[in-house]
Amino acid sequence: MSDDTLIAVENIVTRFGVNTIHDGVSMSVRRGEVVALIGGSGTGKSVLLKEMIGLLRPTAGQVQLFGESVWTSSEAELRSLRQRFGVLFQDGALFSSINVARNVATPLFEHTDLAQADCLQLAQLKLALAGLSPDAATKMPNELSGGMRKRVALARALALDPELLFLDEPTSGLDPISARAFDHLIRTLADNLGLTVLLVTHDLDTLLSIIDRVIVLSNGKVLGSGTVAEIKQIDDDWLQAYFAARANTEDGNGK
Ligand SMILES: Nc1ncnc2c1ncn2[C@@H]1O[C@H](COP(=O)(O)OP(=O)(O)OP(=O)(O)O)[C@@H](O)[C@H]1O
Repeated sequence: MSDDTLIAVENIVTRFGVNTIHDGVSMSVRRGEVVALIGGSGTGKSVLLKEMIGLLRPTAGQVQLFGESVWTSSEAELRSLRQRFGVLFQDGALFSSINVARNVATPLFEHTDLAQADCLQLAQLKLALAGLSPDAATKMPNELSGGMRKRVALARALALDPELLFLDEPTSGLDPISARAFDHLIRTLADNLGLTVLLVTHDLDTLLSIIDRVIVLSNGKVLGSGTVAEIKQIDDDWLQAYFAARANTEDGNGK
């Protein structure tokens, strides 16, 4: 593994009972890349993401983050590894009973020795980084729009200044304007903070606007990897239908 490989997935096999979801998945992401993982519904994108971040143990295979093996690490090693990456789950997963600032500060409360007031101050900075105004800090999650909730979750994922960010369907549930604004934010953060990003998405606009490389999962394996233009050339029914659906929308009901 070269020094600038931040994510290395080797020969992952995942079985749930008799169902084989992954049958030897290997892929890697280099420092500074913004990479999308795509594939049909049920191809195991979210499961693979959970395996990468140490939440779900694969049946076989290895995951290395920053050169450290996720699945042979001790709980203490995994805990320190977890401080080097941020995760944004599909639903944002905010704590509903505490305000926005406390939500964002939670990783700082848990992983640092900073005083509470300092954690809350840092949370304000992260909220600004995620494009939220200071008055959002005292709001409760249920007072926010879907787009704002995503930004709070992003601010929380950035709380510990991670080098690597995992995002599961970051634009799902957002209207097109908020979705594009969120895409833009992710790219800006990647460019300005040097973040490496791996995201799971169905959103073709995201692929076309902010992604350096796409990895396609199909039938339990990596079907291909490359720029959007490169993967468009792959002869695969699902991929062709995926791109055709977009072309149809742009042409106006496919005419
Ligand atoms: N804990 C689990 N136990 C059993 N089966 C599971 C579990 N988690 C996921 N699966 C199954 O694994 C398959 C892959 O799920 P996953 O959520 O990774 O798909 P996905 O590619 O992210 O799909 P989508 O694009 O629809 O979100 C599905 O068939 C799902 O039902």
